Amino acid sequence: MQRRIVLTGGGSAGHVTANLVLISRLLEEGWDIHYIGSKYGIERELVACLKNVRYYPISTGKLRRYWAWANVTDLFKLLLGIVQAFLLLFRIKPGVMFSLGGFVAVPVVVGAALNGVPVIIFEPDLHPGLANRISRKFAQVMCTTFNKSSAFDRNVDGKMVHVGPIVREELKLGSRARGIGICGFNEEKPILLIMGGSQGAERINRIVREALPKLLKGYQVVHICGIGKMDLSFGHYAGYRQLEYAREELPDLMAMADIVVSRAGSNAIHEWLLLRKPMLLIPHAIGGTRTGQTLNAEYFKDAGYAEVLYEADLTKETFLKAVDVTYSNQKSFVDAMKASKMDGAVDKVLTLIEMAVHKQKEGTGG
Ligand SMILES: CC(=O)N[C@H]1[C@@H](OP(=O)(O)OP(=O)(O)OC[C@H]2O[C@@H](n3ccc(=O)[nH]c3=O)[C@H](O)[C@@H]2O)O[C@H](CO)[C@@H](O)[C@@H]1O
Repeated sequence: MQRRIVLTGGGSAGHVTANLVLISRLLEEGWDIHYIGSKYGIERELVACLKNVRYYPISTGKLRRYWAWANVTDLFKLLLGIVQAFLLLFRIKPGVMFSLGGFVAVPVVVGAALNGVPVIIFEPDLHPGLANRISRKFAQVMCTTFNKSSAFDRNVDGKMVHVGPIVREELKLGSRARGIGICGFNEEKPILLIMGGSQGAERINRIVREALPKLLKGYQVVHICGIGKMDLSFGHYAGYRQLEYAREELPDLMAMADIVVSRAGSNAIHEWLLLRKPMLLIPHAIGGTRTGQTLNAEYFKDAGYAEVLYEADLTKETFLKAVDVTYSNQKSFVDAMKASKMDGAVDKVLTLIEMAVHKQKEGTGG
């Protein structure tokens, strides 16, 4: 009989990307795949178009750690999501459920656990997000990307299994020459790629634009600004190219870059690591406080892969200086990255999935 799995995860590309990699392997191995996501999140756009994967939208509410009136309505949306997920899982009857986190994942994880479906969760960041901290209580296993736990998160429940990063291998197929062609650049100056996370980053965009006249003296710059965040008044600068969001051209743009400036989302930084790109990381900060991205960035800095510039210190001057420091030290970053091992995560996750299904069958005498 065909093995059946339900996947979830969404809210931002970071909570979907690894699922796309996993889905292609699961399809190769003949699994029947069902995806539960939100009605309007990016996961719907990224997953609903896939052949042989059924997508089910449910109601979802945002989880906040502060008071807001929206918490009240979101609580009802969350409860409705749990009921919808419970009924869907009851009907689909998967052998296992796999979650990548994000707001939509919580009702699906709870719905699976209420149906007695084994749950495996995957944590992209060094320090688990709120959705995964809740989901972990209902899960049998939490796969981790980083090979250590954050100082706030020891493996007290014994559920953590280190698998490593799940990264899109096809990103390696990019071509520098094609990237240069797309952007209309040349080989005269080094090329800097700026990517502010899957939704762009207003603060980085602003500083880049302030620094642009000086920056362009030393570099050609391709700037992925985020949907609706391009500023066409900068269109006349030679050697500067803006994009809202990169899709099929992303591998070529990545291959073309000599160095990158990036947020410290887990998928993005592991993609730079895979491609051995010296990186200047500017971790996302909420009101100047440290976030999960700060911990990711500091881990990469300690490993010798990256330079870090904190948002609290971000000005035109510090930005220009940090770009130059990253460019001048590129050899030491590349040497450190060459020593990193990145393969095997998908195989390890698949083994855990098979083991969960097997254990469940044994437990039910199936
Ligand atoms: C603000 C916030 O909460 N961000 C979180 C979110 O980040 P975010 O959604 O930005 O996720 P990541 O940086 O991890 O991944 C972004 C993904 O989008 C892709 N991409 C990006 C831009 C583009 O134009 N085209 C494109 O394909 C990247 O190649 C990458 O695969 O999820 C990550 C994974 O849990 C977390 O580490 C981040 O902290």
